[in-house]
Amino acid sequence: MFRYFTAGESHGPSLTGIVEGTPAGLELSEGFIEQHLVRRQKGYGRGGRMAFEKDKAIIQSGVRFGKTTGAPVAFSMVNRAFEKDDSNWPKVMAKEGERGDVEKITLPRPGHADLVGVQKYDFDDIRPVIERSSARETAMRVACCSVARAFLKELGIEIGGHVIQIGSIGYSDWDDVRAIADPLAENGSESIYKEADKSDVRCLNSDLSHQMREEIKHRRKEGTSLGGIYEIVVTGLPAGLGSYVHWDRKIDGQIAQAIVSTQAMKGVEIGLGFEAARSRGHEVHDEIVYKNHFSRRTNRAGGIEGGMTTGMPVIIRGAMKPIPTMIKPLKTADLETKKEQDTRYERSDVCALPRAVVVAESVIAPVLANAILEKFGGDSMNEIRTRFQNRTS
Ligand SMILES: Cc1cc2nc3c(=O)[nH]c(=O)nc-3n(C[C@H](O)[C@H](O)[C@H](O)COP(=O)(O)O)c2cc1C
Ligand SMILES: C=C(O[C@@H]1CC(C(=O)O)=C[C@@H](OP(=O)(O)O)[C@H]1O)C(=O)O
Repeated sequence: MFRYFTAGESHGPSLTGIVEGTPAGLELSEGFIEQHLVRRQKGYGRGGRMAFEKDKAIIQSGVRFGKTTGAPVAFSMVNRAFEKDDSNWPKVMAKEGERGDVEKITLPRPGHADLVGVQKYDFDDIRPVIERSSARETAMRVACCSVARAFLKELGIEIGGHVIQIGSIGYSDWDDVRAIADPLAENGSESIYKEADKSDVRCLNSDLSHQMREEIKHRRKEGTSLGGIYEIVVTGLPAGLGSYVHWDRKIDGQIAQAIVSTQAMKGVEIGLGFEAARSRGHEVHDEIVYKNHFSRRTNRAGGIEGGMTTGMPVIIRGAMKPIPTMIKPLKTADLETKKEQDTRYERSDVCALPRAVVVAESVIAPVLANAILEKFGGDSMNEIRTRFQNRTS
């Protein structure tokens, strides 16, 4: 089973990751991981930090001659922010010594982890909360999850994603989404979800529309921030991953946990999702057909029924709230003086949807990889590949 841990502060010297449970014989290169790290750094709406970080995960263990050995894979990744020539971070983040003149942060930002973080850990300074709650951690999460992603790829399972809404700009009504989730819909806009056409999944990684960019530009000028919705599609999955027999084995539950454990994610939908709740049964349930094998006429369930994959593409949507750090202040109360004050701003993403897509694609990879390992088992890729290829469903 893939398990992973991340450590490191946003403005500390580096991030660390350990992935345990990787089968032996999986091809893994720093280059493969870097592709996803580079994608995570891009996207309209990003803040100043992403322009100078050059994320690269260095493999420290568990890989020999380009293949995993079955031992834990360890990664390190530097924070360029710490190293910059004019950086004050070595002093601010010092592991030892006196605080000296290092300023405390005492203005909690509404919407971030700041206030509850200091209350929970009994700090008089928000700095340690900022450092670890920051989505900087998702850089290492993407690196760790890329190991599971490489595993899935080797079995022909592809994950792709795209932004479908920025603030209120996107699909104007949910009928569009229903059409897209339905591979046999009559309006012809649904072909990107046809199973087994891998090039279609790649085309999901399109950039934001012109209107979405304009919206971000406009809201940036206003000094506010934006959230939105993205959609992730997984193709090539066999039927029967996960199980209906026990709550913690249901794969939809595990996927939801992976998504909502990511910073700023406030909702998950599978298939029609919330729209299913507003529709009649005949508009929701996928009719079953038999043509050489059992399948469904439509995929409104988003590839999951009864906590198990159906063998159709898995379709997941995630809702991200607007970024909490904003140029135009909100009211807050100072931790020391208890007086009302405006929040302070230094630097921030305005909208991180394009970057969040890559994080979401990544965090679901270990969930799916583990479901495959549970069903087909094995210690080496040869063993797993043979069992996977000889499957009956
Ligand atoms: C890719 C990504 C980038 C983010 N960038 C920022 C940012 O620049 N500034 C900020 O205040 N929050 C940012 N966030 C959101 C905060 O990390 C998040 O709101 C905070 O940790 C509180 O957690 P919660 O929103 O899940 O309650 C980002 C989140 C993600 C996924
Ligand atoms: C560093 C990353 O994202 C950071 C996430 C983040 C937050 O509060 O979540 C705040 C910002 O950090 P800073 O204040 O140093 O600019 C983002 O840049 C990253 O994604 O690699």
